[in-house]
Amino acid sequence: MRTPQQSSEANILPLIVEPETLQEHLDDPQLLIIDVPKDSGSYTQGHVPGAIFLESRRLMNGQAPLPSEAPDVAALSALFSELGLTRDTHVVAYDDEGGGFAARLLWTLELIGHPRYSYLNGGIHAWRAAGLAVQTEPNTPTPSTYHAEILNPETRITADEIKERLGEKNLAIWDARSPAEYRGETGQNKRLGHIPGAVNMEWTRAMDPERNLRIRGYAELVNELDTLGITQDMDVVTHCQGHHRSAFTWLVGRALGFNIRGYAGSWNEWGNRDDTPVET
Ligand SMILES: O=S(=O)([O-])[S-]
Repeated sequence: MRTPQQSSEANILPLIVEPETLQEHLDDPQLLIIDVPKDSGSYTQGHVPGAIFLESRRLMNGQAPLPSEAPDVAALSALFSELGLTRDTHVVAYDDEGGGFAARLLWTLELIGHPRYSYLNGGIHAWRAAGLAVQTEPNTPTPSTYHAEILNPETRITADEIKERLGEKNLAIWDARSPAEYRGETGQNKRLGHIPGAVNMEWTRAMDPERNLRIRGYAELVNELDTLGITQDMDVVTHCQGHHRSAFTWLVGRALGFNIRGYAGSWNEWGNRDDTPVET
């Protein structure tokens, strides 16, 4: 089992940071707070002071046959240079929808081995609910030169690697889509259903609606995953339709100390190939 990432000397903040803690660090020059909202209007209506805006689609390749795969390293280098990252930057990501888009940014940073990042637990909902001030004027990033490389390839897994490992006792597949998608009752791909052996726990079940969409209590989550057959000694793969909801379940898995990888091709790829096994 991996140890959940904790605050260390190198990390200004823990992996999952609460609004009040972030508020105390807003003046830290190494922090770069990035708002990746579902609704871009949410940034202009009010963001965490100092936060810059990132359009979530820039975290996806966008091209067939793997539209939800990460952009290539040239595009990621250009993106993170534009946003002003350096290797010393501690990125704090958040969104307005419970964590999918913010987590997609953090998954991408993990893939390229960026050393320091955090998720603002509950995003702008939790920030506002804590009574903290928001800023409405946009912030402009100061560009930098950032060279992205895939330093942590084990952050993701391909369809072919999953196919090869299907049936292994040590492999758990966490499908973060809705139960209807999992059962193949809805969807737009050539084939509907799920990867054989995958278990379904929709991403929203890892959020606490009573606590402004913060991540649910860790002990409770570990128990729930355990009842589904996902335990901390397994290799866990998570996916959804386009690795947005499952970026969040990847982050939750990381916070819980799971050895977890994101299948970025997700159902966009699996459901459109002819050689991938499907169950309903
Ligand atoms: O959340 S999603 O990538 O499945 S559309």
